[in-house]
Amino acid sequence: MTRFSFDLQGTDGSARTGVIHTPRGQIRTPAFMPVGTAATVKAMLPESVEATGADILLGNTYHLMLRPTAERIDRLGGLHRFMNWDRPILTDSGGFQVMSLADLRKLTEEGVSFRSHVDGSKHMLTPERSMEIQRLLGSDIVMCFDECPALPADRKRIEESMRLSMRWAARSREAFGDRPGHALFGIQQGGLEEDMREESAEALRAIGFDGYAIGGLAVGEGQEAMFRALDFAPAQLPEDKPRYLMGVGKPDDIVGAVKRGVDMMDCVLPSRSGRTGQAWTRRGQVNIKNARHADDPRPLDADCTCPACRNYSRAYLHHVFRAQEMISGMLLTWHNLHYYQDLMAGMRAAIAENRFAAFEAAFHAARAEGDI
Ligand SMILES: CC1(C)O[C@H]2[C@@H](O1)[C@@]1(COC(C)(C)O1)O[C@@H]2CNc1nc2cc3nc(N)[nH]c(=O)c3cc2[nH]1
Ligand SMILES: [Zn+2]
Repeated sequence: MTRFSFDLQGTDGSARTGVIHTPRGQIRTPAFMPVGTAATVKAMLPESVEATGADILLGNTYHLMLRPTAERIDRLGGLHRFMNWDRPILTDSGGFQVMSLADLRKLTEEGVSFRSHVDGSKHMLTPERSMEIQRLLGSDIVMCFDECPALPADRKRIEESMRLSMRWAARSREAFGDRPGHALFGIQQGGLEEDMREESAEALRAIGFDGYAIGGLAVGEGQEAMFRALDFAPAQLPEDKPRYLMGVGKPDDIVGAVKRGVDMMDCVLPSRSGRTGQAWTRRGQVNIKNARHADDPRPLDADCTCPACRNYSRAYLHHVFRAQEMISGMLLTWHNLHYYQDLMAGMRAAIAENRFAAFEAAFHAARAEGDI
């Protein structure tokens, strides 16, 4: 049985490339994880997600515990069987989603009680319950149960929240137990404060995890503040384990994060924006609903090999978006996820060949401002 391991294969400045080995397959890093919140990457078949080059996708404890419940998914053979994805799955632990989506939340040392945003039913999440749910789902990479404070927040709030999350990290580790082939990732907190993130990193290192996430960011602080935190946070975490930046981001966020030593990321942006007519291309953003595309016979991105760019014109994509046809979300989501994976593959190769700086310069030079 392949156990979980990280093979760091190359570095270029702070940027790194490698492979995470899991029993369900390898994850090439830097890696981007499409978000499959409710056991589906919206508007995509699993085989389409695989075709984009994704090695791993993300699921959510919060959504799946409410509907259809983790117990039902377990009875049906686990999340991989349920959603027909046999490669690695990472599941977020629920705390962040409770704070951003649920109603009537009550936070105590024990955990968080809340009412479902689906049907108003009452629920409680604790480190122990989150570990049980993620075990029932069968996810390959389990996230600690943590609390992510909304920014801006004062230092006292950040400090109290981070220390609660570190106590919950210890409880998560204890409840996770010894599960060969499954990984548990700790989540660093501490807002934008270097000293608090150092304290958090030390606390997590003392407990010991298979990987370390940088939490508490991409919560509205903006790219400049996020990059300032990423100028120190990745290096505070163990060098021989994967570093996962949660919830990021736009293509230029991702390039900047990889440059600063991040190995894994996830974001709803490419799939969510695909459904709203927003395409991300090598030359910048295309808002397909814009009338300028109505007669344009050219593809979204002439350099892209995805089905949308190979077989359809901007005029067609404009038409089906305006007509609110389902194929619009399908094609734009596929394109966006393909573009994101293409960007990751380009960075992996650039790091391996020690030319990341040139890759980054070309990335920015190719991008026109505004809508193209
Ligand atoms: C709620 C939803 C769908 O998730 C997206 C998106 O909205 C939104 C809402 O506001 C913007 C910033 C624009 O992006 O924030 C999400 C992307 N940022 C993010 N995801 C995270 C997930 C996390 N999970 C855990 N367990 N712990 C964390 O600290 C954590 C931090 C995170 N930061
Ligand atoms: Zn394309």
